[in-house]
Amino acid sequence: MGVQQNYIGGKWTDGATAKDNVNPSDLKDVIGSYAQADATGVAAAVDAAKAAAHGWNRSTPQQRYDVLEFVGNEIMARREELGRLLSREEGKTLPEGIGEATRAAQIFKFFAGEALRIQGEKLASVRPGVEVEITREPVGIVGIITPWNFPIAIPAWKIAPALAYGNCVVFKPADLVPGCAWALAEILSRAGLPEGVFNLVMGRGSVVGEAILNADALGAISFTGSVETGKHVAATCAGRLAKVQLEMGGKNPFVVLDDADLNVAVNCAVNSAFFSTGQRCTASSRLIVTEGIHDKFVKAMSDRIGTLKVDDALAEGTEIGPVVDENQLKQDMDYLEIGRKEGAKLIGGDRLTLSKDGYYMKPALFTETTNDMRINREEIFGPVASVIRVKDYDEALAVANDTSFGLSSGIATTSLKLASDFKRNAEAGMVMVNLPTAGVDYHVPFGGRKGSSYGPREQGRYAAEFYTTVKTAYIQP
Ligand SMILES: NC(=O)C1=CN([C@@H]2O[C@H](COP(=O)(O)OP(=O)(O)OC[C@H]3O[C@@H](n4cnc5c(N)ncnc54)[C@H](OP(=O)(O)O)[C@@H]3O)[C@@H](O)[C@H]2O)C=CC1
Ligand SMILES: O=C(O)CCC(=O)C(=O)O
Repeated sequence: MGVQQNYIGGKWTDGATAKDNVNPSDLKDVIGSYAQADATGVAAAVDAAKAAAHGWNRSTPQQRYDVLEFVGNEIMARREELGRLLSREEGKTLPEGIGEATRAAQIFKFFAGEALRIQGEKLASVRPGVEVEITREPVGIVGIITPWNFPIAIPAWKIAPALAYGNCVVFKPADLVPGCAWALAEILSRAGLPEGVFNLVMGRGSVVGEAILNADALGAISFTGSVETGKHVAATCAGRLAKVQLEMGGKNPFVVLDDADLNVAVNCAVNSAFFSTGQRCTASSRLIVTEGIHDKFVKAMSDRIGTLKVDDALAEGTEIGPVVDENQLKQDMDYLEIGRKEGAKLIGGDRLTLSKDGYYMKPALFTETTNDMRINREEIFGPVASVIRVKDYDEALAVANDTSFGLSSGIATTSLKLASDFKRNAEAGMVMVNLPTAGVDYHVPFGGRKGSSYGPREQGRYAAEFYTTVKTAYIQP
């Protein structure tokens, strides 16, 4: 297999250089070599999108439906193959990889339907005889910058609405996971889009990402990733008055009350904290537990950690795959050290040496922690969670909200009254009752508050807010 190229203006195009994509479960396994664009490649993609924008802005709902339905159907038919590629390059387990590919297919099919349902409003004017019409038009050309932890679902939930609402796209995937992005681009290249409507430019954030942020023709930028980069994206976009949508980190609380069903609480906590190797912005990293159930919960969590199977993402029975790369593994290990120095007790967290050389670690649970510790304030983004002991529900809610983030918030309880109170008062974009904080539906809004999100919501029909601009027309017939 040669170098997998970028897709610019309807043509497969060499990058300035190329880079190998390595399997984090097995460092000897090179998945492929992928083009790395430079600023010239981004400029070519922007020019191609500019040339295509007028035509695609005026495409019919049927044309958009046909493209998105084609992509959704093909991903669905190939979900096992694409899920395998995803798990091989990112490290989540094969069932998780196939699940994510399926979700990407469902997202494309959902937005195929949305293309047929773009709405406007017609109102009577306050002036006699005048009519007022409110319509939604495409923003124009959208720059899409995605992270490595959801290599096909996050690109899907940005690219599908962008196209459904009539925009052209310049897409930069995370440098660690070009395989799924390339496979998605290859499907899009056969979906019936006019050339230049969709463009793939793989390469580094510092080069390709920067060029996208600074391209005046891109009227909107949708970004998911770290808070630090997100702030830089927002500041750069503000400088040239481009629309911006950011999804960033979380320090999501999962509250366990005395009246909770212990099995439900432990299953939710293990899923949210450790599945997908904890590399989800919706992961529960703070387990806030009331006194009466604290010791039973810690014992049950500790027992479960002991049985979780950490192994090659593609091996049957693996429950936790590797960490995505060496930098992320170092970050996880550094935080384990920080937690120990802060006085927390650690269960698990060992670096594992398995038969294949990969970035493996045992899930880690800190106990005897307080909410002011760095491990409870900063996003770690690995299979690491802390237990924070609290006296009662009121303290649990206060601790849950005492964070600079506000993405997802969960509670395990059998009390309808307390569940309802938590649903109302949790300072988060998403609230889960007796469910994990991670793992969301594909047809409803996704996003948070405070330092987690900025700009209009993603997903569901709320995505129209970001990918369209409103026009008010006054008509005197
Ligand atoms: N909320 C979430 O879902 C995610 C959060 N994170 C958090 O971020 C930490 C670091 O992960 P990392 O992958 O480095 O996250 P980044 O925020 O750096 O990366 C996210 C995306 O932004 C790109 N990017 C990086 N720098 C720039 C720039 N200057 N201009 C434009 N685009 C840029 C990246 O490119 P490139 O791939 O080349 O770096 C990638 O495509 C993690 O440990 C975790 O805490 C990470 C991933 C997802
Ligand atoms: O939990 C989910 O389903 C989505 C998580 C996510 O989007 C993320 O981690 O970036």
